[in-house]
Amino acid sequence: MSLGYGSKPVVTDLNLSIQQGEFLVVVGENGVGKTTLVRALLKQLTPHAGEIVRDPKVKIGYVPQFRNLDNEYPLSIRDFIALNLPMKMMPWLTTVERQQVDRIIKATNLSAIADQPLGLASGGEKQRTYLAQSLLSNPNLLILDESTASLDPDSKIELLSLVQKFQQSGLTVIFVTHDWELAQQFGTHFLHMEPGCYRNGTIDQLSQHLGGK
Ligand SMILES: Nc1ncnc2c1ncn2[C@@H]1O[C@H](COP(=O)(O)OP(=O)(O)OP(=O)(O)O)[C@@H](O)[C@H]1O
Repeated sequence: MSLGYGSKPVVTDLNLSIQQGEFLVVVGENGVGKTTLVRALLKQLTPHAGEIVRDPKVKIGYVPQFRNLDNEYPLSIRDFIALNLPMKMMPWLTTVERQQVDRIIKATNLSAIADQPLGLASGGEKQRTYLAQSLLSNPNLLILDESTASLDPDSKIELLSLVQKFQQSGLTVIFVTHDWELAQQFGTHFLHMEPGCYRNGTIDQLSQHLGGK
């Protein structure tokens, strides 16, 4: 598959297959096309050549890079997460929806602060809120694009440990990062993107690949 913008090629001849339950880390220098690949996976970009073949049952959740919301952002963490419920006529939540939201709040360690304004949450809490919001629609493929980039080391580990728990129960994860250590700690597979050259394999092969460079 090849990707680009207008006549500008960005990714050329990438071949990759992702299996259910993998934690695929995508690493590579700035500008090599990691986000472009994510856009193509999200169907925001049509390949210049080749195709992306998806199992029709794939349902994607997406956690973007850190968004620094204003301190005065008024929605509570709970209400922000609930924004990912399907649109409906009634503005209030049903009992089942409330239980769904509560379950995901608990699973992402947000129970103690769920009714506080999201604007006042720490960076790590905000990222866990975005994670909870994306998980609310029960995706089976979760894409994290640099989602840990501006977090402190403990918050990075906390976020990825949560993601790993979901991955270990069958969620497929694609995690774009510049952090090789996190990649090796949490990934089961890797894709290393260099201009015109893409290598992928199991995470054990990543250290061999790096050693051989
Ligand atoms: N909308 C666009 N139109 C034209 N070129 C673009 C567009 N978006 C990105 N590019 C270019 O495509 C190339 C790849 O960008 P991309 O954001 O995919 O890289 P990346 O590997 O994610 O980089 P980083 O690690 O810095 O986020 C860059 O040269 C970038 O300038």
